[in-house]
Amino acid sequence: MTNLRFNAVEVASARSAKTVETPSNRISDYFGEDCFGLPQMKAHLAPGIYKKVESAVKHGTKIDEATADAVATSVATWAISKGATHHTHWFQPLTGSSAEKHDSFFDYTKGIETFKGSTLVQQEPDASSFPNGGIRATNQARGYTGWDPSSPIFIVDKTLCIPTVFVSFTGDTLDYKTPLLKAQEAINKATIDVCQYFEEGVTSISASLGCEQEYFLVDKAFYVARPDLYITGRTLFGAKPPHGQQLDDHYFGSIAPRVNAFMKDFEYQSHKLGIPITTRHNEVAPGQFEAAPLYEEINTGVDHNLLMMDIMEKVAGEHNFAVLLHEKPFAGLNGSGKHNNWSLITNKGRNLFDPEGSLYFLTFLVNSVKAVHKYADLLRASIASAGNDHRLGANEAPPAIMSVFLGSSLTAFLDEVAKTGKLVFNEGDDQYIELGLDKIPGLKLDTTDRNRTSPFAFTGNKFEFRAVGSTQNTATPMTVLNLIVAEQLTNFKETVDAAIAGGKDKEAAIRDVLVQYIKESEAIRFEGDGYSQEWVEEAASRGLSNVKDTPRALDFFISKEAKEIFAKQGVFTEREIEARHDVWSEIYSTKIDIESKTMEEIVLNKVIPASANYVSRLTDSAVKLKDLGLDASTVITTIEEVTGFMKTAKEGVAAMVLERDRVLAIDDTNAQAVEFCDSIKEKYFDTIRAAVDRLELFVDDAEWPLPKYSEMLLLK
Ligand SMILES: NC(=O)CC[C@H](N)C(=O)O
Repeated sequence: MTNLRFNAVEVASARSAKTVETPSNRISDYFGEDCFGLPQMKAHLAPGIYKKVESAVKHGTKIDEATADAVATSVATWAISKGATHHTHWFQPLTGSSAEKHDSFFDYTKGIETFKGSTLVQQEPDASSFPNGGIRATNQARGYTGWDPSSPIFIVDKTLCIPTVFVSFTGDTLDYKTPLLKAQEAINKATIDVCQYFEEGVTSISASLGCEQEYFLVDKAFYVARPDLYITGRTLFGAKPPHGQQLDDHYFGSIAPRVNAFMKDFEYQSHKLGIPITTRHNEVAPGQFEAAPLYEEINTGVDHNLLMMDIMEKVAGEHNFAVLLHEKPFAGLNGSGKHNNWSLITNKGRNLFDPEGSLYFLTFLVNSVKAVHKYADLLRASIASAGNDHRLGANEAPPAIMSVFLGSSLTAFLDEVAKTGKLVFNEGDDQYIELGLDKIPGLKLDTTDRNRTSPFAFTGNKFEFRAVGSTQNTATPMTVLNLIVAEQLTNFKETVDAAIAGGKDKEAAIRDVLVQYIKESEAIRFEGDGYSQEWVEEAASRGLSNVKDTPRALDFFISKEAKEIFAKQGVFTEREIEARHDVWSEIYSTKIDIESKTMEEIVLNKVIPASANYVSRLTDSAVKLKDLGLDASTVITTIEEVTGFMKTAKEGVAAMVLERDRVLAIDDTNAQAVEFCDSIKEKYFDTIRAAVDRLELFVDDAEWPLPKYSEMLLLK
């Protein structure tokens, strides 16, 4: 086993960057060539057919059979001409990844390639084999996937992929996309209604999303030598490296050639699919990186993020890397987030969070802040996962307490409104930082600073939901965010309309309601250090929740209040959200169970044998020293220390295994998740790890079986 580690060091340090060729240096030459969205349909379809698809996308009208057949023929002709041999519905079950089942275009009864409209529109995967929270029993297997024409069709590896929703025979949603589409409808309607106060002609809204994706890369040779990495996605053990991120020397540093080649390659594959990645850089921790796209319409943005993660994993393999999308692959180092940049844009092109047109802008800003205040717990639930529990609250990731950061100017303004009860605008001049250097013009100040400890930060013309975890399908946080803002805007409209009906002037009515909201939601606004103990205490005194673990956070999904707004806005039925709560609790338990079993295996099969070998050599040496009449005390103390750590690790594992058997026998899904959290993870993981990490420092380096942090992170 020891060899595996040293082979890995040898293999990894000898590798060089792979050459990556793109057909052109201009991305515009191949951007989107493997996708078939609305612009491509416009070019390929008869105008009448295209109009019907466009209307389905924009207004949700039904696509008739003849239209579906025409689209199917056109998309199949395009795909086959590009070498595609198979087609699949591409959907997002509650597993967290995408799902696909490839069927060939070839119809052997006819001897030709065919693709029917009915196959484009609908297919029937087995619903009982996907997580469904008890909605479908094995004997009630029927589930349907249905084409989502609003997200572009694409080709990956000679397979035509059709983005679809996934529902059960009874019509219950079984995927991540359907609730997002429903929340989108809710936010569209609520936003359009409110826009009417300010301008005419707003007939549709696009919620937009740009996901910054953080990730780690490790050489494949190290990855296969670490069962914890390939089984759980994170290191369950690993002593702190002497050089971690203390020198801040990785962030924005020059990108290593092998990594750069990987980035070029996966960006090329993504660009062909129309995924607008624009930014790449080294992140804070050694071995950590980021890719960020330009914003897109939210449903496409979510699909593209999911697809991008899949591409990253595939392309990494070709470069002899493993990409780690886990929120905290390495303890003590920066974790990985998926910062969701979210905004609302009207059909007339106005970004509703652009601070122009003061009252218009302020209406959407204040309503968003109010929504986060009122439904903070639901937002917290939307980002809950076993992986994110490790990340939240450290290393530039936000804490588990939800709050909103607005920046000093807006904060001063809202504070003043709250204090005086009056909403008056003083248009300020642009602000500049005067550098006092003749050759460099003054730097223009943004309207907001950045606060990396904030879970929900206003960044000048959008909000950045920073608490989302890097592995997550971001449809859930985006569903919740759009839903709560929709609900808030609906209430706002009702209140303002009532005041107008009561004889109040429209603008005065809007101002009055906003003043009231600004006062009511003061508690959620926080500009300071989200990690400080003072904030924990202050947040508690402000009545904000601080729920640190997933099983308890998930409970917010099934609160009375949550169920009411899910139902009111048509996003989840009570049965659907109960089912999801079960699925997510079970996923949590399963993850902790797998981690605990992996720990057990590594301790028993690797750590104890390696340590015992070392002890045996030490013992020989002590005997020899004594035989020669020399001082053996240093060796003997080492033996005592090593065997002491071995004992802690071994006994910890034995106790954990017993406890695990008890927890595994618990019937109630949520009670079991709580027990996995408290009685397995919290009670044993850290103690066992601490002992093993000490052994890593003590045991002869030549015998230690697991690649060390420094090797995995610092070798390029
Ligand atoms: N530079 C950054 O933005 C760090 C963010 C941090 N990695 C997170 O987990 O969110």
